[in-house]
Amino acid sequence: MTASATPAVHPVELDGVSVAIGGRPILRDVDLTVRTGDTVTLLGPNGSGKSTLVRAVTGLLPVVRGTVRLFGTPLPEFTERHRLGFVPQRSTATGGVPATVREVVASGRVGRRRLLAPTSAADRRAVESALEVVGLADRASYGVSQLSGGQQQRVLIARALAGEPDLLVLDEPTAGVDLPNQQALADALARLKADGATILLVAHEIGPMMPLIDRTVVMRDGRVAYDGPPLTQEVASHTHHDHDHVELGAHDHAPHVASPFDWDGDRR
Ligand SMILES: Nc1ncnc2c1ncn2[C@@H]1O[C@H](COP(=O)(O)OP(=O)(O)OP(=O)(O)O)[C@@H](O)[C@H]1O
Repeated sequence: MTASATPAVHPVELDGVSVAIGGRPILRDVDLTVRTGDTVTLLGPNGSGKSTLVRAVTGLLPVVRGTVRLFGTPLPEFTERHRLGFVPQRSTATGGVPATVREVVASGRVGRRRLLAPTSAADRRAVESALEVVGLADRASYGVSQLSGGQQQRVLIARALAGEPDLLVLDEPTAGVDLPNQQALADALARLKADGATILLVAHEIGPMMPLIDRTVVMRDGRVAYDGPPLTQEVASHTHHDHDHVELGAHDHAPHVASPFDWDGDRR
């Protein structure tokens, strides 16, 4: 008898995960696996649970049922926080921060450094490289509040990149961001992906990031409604779900599936 193969360790595994906020069920029985090196985009209407899902993945929200594993370790026991980079929705992160661009980006190294250890050459290199990648090296000494919204978004991405994460989770990095900034973001993610990182991305506008996407997951009413090859949001808005197959069209054959997606309310 041959020895059985070691089971693959995935950066993200959700197994029957349910999350409630204020006693109200928000995520219901979500199964999701993100494999090493994959770039997965999470689409879905407003309020479908995308942010809740990534907050559960990053440990910001507790689960009421099921298991979240990062790199094979259940979240409560996961200690390798430096392997995880998180770019939250912009409005929650930089408003009124009286810090320079370089300081904010350098804060992304915290998980990599020993407590009270001085900044190392590796820290400085990672910060300068992250600033280069997002195209803000020439603004490193600016105050974050002096920058445009799209540039502030790039600062947050640089902060996550500076930590050299194996898994980068981004919550709507392109919301309200103009096309040149979206392209700069896509270029930064392409660099990270080329280095082998895994990326989980909540997005309304995929835009220039489309070529990077390996897989799309569509959320609806706190459940996974589609998990398969990349979709644009226009196609996703007409997608119906029957667990094992996807239909693109006006008719819903699955008895357990509700109405078609109401995507119009999703536009900003
Ligand atoms: N802190 C909170 N308190 C109460 N309800 C919340 C909270 N955060 C989220 N919710 C509710 O959970 C549901 C899912 O919200 P979530 O932000 O995860 O959706 P989303 O798909 O990310 O939406 P959007 O595209 O608008 O960001 C919504 O009904 C929302 O009102």
